[in-house]
Amino acid sequence: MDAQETFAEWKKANNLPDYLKDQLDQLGQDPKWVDDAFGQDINFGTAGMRGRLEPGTNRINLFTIGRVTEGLARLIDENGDEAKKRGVAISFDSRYHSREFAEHAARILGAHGIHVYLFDDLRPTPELSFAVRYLHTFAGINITASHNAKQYNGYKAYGEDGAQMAPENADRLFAYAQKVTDIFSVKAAPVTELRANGTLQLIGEDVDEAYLNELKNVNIDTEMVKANADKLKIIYTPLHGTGKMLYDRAFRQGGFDNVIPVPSQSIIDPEFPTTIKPNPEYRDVFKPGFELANKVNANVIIATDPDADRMGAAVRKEDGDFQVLTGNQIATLMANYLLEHLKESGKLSSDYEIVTSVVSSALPFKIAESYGIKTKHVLTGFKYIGEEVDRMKKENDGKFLMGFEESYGYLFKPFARDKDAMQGALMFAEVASYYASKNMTVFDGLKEIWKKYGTAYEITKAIEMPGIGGQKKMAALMSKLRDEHLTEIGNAKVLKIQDFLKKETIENGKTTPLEGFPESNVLKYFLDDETWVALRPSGTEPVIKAYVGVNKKDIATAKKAAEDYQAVLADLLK
Ligand SMILES: O=P([O-])(O)O[C@H]1O[C@H](COP(=O)(O)O)[C@@H](O)[C@H](O)[C@H]1O
Ligand SMILES: [Mg+2]
Repeated sequence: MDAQETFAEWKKANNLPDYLKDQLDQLGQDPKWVDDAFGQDINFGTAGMRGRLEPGTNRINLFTIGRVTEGLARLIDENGDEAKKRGVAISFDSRYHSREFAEHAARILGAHGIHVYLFDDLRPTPELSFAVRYLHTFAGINITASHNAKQYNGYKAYGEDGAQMAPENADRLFAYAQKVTDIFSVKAAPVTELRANGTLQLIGEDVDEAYLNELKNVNIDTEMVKANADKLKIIYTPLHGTGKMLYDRAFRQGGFDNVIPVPSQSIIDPEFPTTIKPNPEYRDVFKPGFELANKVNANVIIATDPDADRMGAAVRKEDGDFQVLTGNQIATLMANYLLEHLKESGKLSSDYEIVTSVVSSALPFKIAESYGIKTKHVLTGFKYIGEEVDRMKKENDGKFLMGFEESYGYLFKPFARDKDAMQGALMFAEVASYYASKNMTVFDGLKEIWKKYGTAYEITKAIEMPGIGGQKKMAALMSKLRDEHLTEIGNAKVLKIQDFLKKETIENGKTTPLEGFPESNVLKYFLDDETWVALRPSGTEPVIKAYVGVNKKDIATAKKAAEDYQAVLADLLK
């Protein structure tokens, strides 16, 4: 069926809610929109499905949520009664329709006789990851579009280990979903029936307590935190989302009594009215935080995104201004602190490992190597860090130090197997305590690290290429670059290229196999001035991402070099 035919089917469907019918009438006036919304089925990318809240097979709505949940239900059916009994844990965030989609998913699974644990209210993504492990469910679902703008929603699917579903099962789920021919008649059992027969069980405070109990183990030097409590004031913002549910108890039990929430951003609100996008990556989301910090004289602001898996921070510099840190810088500070502490307390062992994605900063690994611990690169997607935790558990009983991604994701204690902004917030607060105890700002701490290891500076740029046309453009650009084997980027020579799709390394004109990674459309270049650059189409947004990491003698030189390289990449991607 082509886009127009599918569109016509949707127009005819008699169980569309009014809001979808209205959108269909309005948006359907534009043939380009029809092509894009109905030209294909929405994809399962880096973190499940994500798209605009609109009608269409290439969008997020009751029917695409229904179809993919039917796919999951069939995958569970295939695994037999035991899997059905173990069931699925479901949570949701603060977005429009999130609760409705979560209940719809519960009803579809329920119609298959699959046990469902549904959170009674919104919860952080990492708590869902924890819940899957804690309740030994077969799978998990979280309805969220993370930090995307308010027009979006999405679907994160989890495997029994609590990590986002690995490609093998995700592909099976997706294939089953494709077999659903009539997406308007996927069977959903009534909630009352599922409650009466015990198939649908509500969860909440019980899981919160267990998760909070685990969060107690994240901080490593609680004595130091307590001793310096009066030296530190922290501003916290949940950006209108799920962090609100637990932050207060989490900080308090960690010994951080001086945490002040940003009132305007502590209102659970799908409009995310104080932000353009509720993404802790952007300076604008910190504005209300800056005001409050100046009023109460606080030096650190911590922000979590609406599903509380990303954590960002802004720290006051000596001149009084705030610096918004990147995810890479936050991870650098954390890795440095953890390693220093382990060494000082005589607990450092070469069995420790730190894991990150191939597009994240090289600096935490440089630090890790100087302490003699192991490092491991994986592809983008926290599920791959989750897989490494499992491997470590088998190999050396879990000497997992930390996992991180440039995209503001961190994990220390693997009771959750996705990036955990609650853990991140607690660890960052401890790092801030540590520098406060030395009468330093956090930014001073970063400068000290740069002095020792070189000033690493990274910029990620996301270049928008929307719609099916955008997908084609990205594919063509990547394949052109792949064939070109660039020998120079800017004024630097390319020493080595890693092609994660062809699984090849090209060095000195020689091609050798690149092992240890699944296939992925990523190109990474290593240059002769310690710079690395990488290009890949995002798996969560209609953008191509250009990553640059440099290491220079000071921040001004580093910033300029990174910006220059970004300009070169922007030209390559025209
Ligand atoms: O968006 P989030 O915070 O849910 O995070 C998701 O997407 C990020 C960006 O992926 P991509 O570069 O493919 O867009 C990934 O790093 C992360 O592992 C994944 O959970
Ligand atoms: Mg998120």
